[in-house]
Amino acid sequence: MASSHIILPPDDDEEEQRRLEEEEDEDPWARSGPPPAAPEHAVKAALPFSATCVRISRDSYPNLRALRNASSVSLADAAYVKISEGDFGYVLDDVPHLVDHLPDAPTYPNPLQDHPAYSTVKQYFVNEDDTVPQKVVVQKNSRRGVHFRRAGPRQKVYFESDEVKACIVTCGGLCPGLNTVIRELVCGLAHMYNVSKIYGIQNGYKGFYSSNYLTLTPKSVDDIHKRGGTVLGTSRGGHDTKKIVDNIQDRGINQVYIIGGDGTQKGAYEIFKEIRKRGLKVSVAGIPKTIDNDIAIIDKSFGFDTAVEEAQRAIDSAHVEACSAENGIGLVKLMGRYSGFIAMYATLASRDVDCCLIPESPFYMDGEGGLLQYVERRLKENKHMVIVVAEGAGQDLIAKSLSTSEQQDASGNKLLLDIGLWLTHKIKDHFKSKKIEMTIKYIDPTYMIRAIPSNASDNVYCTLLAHSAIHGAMAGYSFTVGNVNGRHAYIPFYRVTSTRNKVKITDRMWARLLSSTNQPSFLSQKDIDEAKENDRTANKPPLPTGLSHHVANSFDQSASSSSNSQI
Ligand SMILES: Nc1ncnc2c1ncn2[C@@H]1O[C@H](COP(=O)(O)OP(=O)(O)O)[C@@H](O)[C@H]1O
Ligand SMILES: O=P(O)(O)OC[C@H]1O[C@](O)(COP(=O)(O)O)[C@@H](O)[C@@H]1O
Ligand SMILES: [Mg+2]
Repeated sequence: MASSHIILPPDDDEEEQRRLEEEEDEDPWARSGPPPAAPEHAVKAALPFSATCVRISRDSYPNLRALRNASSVSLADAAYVKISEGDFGYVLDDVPHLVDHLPDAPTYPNPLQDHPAYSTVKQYFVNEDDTVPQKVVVQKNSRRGVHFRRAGPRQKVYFESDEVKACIVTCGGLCPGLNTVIRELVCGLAHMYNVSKIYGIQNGYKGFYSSNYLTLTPKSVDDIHKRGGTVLGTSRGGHDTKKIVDNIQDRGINQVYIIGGDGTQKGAYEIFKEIRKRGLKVSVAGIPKTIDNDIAIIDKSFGFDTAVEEAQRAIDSAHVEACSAENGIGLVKLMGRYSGFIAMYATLASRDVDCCLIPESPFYMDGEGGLLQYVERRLKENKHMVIVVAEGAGQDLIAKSLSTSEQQDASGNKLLLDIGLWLTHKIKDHFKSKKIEMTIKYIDPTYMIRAIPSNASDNVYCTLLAHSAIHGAMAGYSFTVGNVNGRHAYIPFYRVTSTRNKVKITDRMWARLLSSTNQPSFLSQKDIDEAKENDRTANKPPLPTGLSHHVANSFDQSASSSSNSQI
């Protein structure tokens, strides 16, 4: 029989609170203490198995602080973690549900069962117990490991069609496919669930409280997928949880669809927590958007394929320019603030690239084995070369040489210095000092790539993501939706926001790249050791305390294969 562990914070205890405050006076988390937890009966009702809730003992409560330090799960997060255990090391990392705080919420038959388009589908509704494994490569004796709830339509929904008031918001930078997701959310809600009250929030999070809501209909969004950008507008900054939820509450919104990257999903989590604190009947559905493919757990983000494809055009141009000059160098900068996936995949796809530089792999310019020596060698051998650099690469080198101070955008993201321009000057200066003739052409297609409409495969992906988000929200869940090992799943917010997906330079994919470009790795033994150590720790998923040894083990084991970098 499967069993479950729900992590509940301890009962209120003034003395305990005082002790914590004294211990960690500077820690706002310690001061605020745990949020109200779902009552046990509500949590049990939401679980697929017969569950036992575990209230964390007073003794283990202080350990949560250590846990938070060690694994980035806050005590507040631990209160929302829903872990169920099954046989053979099976662990379900479940998403929150309306009944967690509204145990008597009524259910209704899913209107899809009468929909003519779906009536011929043999098994249209997903089984309530279906889950998707995080780890698919297993050994004979492996534990079954961490699973996520499978996305898809349920037999029962928690909203009647005419009760639904949905809103959609897009936040952060642009990405191909945003309009497709908006379109399919509107059309899916209208056509699958007969929802007619759908609103667009303008210009990101701040639009919740500072602009009029737009009315969206299938007609008004009919052809928006053919355009780049987002018809709703987007922005950075402006996340004021209280004001946002005040507006959701005042306007009677009960389904919130939030499209955005890691920062946006963190915001979605804050909104969800405030909604739950206020006891509102509202589902929050996050749809991860990131052209950089830096969101953890999911296989790939929408728009990524389009970006890689469009990058080919810039690389082709760089190659033509380089080949047409004596000692010609074509240098292309691609997006990738912290993760070099676009650069890596664009390089692997092109085969014309001689050197690819990404944020995850440190490099150096001068001396034996440095970039300048490699460029010189390549020009001697080939008379031309193409370099692809991700925008976040080599930032330490520029900062050192320009001694600039770090600046941030409205969302708190680090503002990057232009590595492409800096490399161009460095390479030019080097050859000038050696009196060697050369030409370098620097191409920066970053915003052009970001602004185009999504390609065919991304369009289909966006459609499926939107549908999965709708089914989950109608079924009363709050989650980030994503593809995990090819199947759509509902992933807890804390999971996707606590780590970032990065290229693992110790994986075979990066080795493939090095062997295809023939570039040196530029890594010292120290860099390699550090990368291995980072792999061991960085992708370790947050580990809530109060878990049995058995569950904790499953988390640990899934950590070693949790990166989606090796596609
Ligand atoms: N830690 C956070 N908590 C709440 N909101 C956040 C957080 N980080 C970012 N946001 C909000 O999310 C939105 C988008 O974030 P940003 O980092 O610019 O883009 P992305 O979501 O693409 O990463 C912004 O409106 C920002 O205020
Ligand atoms: O100029 P902007 O709009 O701040 O965007 C630049 C950033 O946006 C991105 O394209 C995507 O970042 P987000 O996912 O945070 O929106 C980054 O690669 C890039 O650094
Ligand atoms: Mg981001």
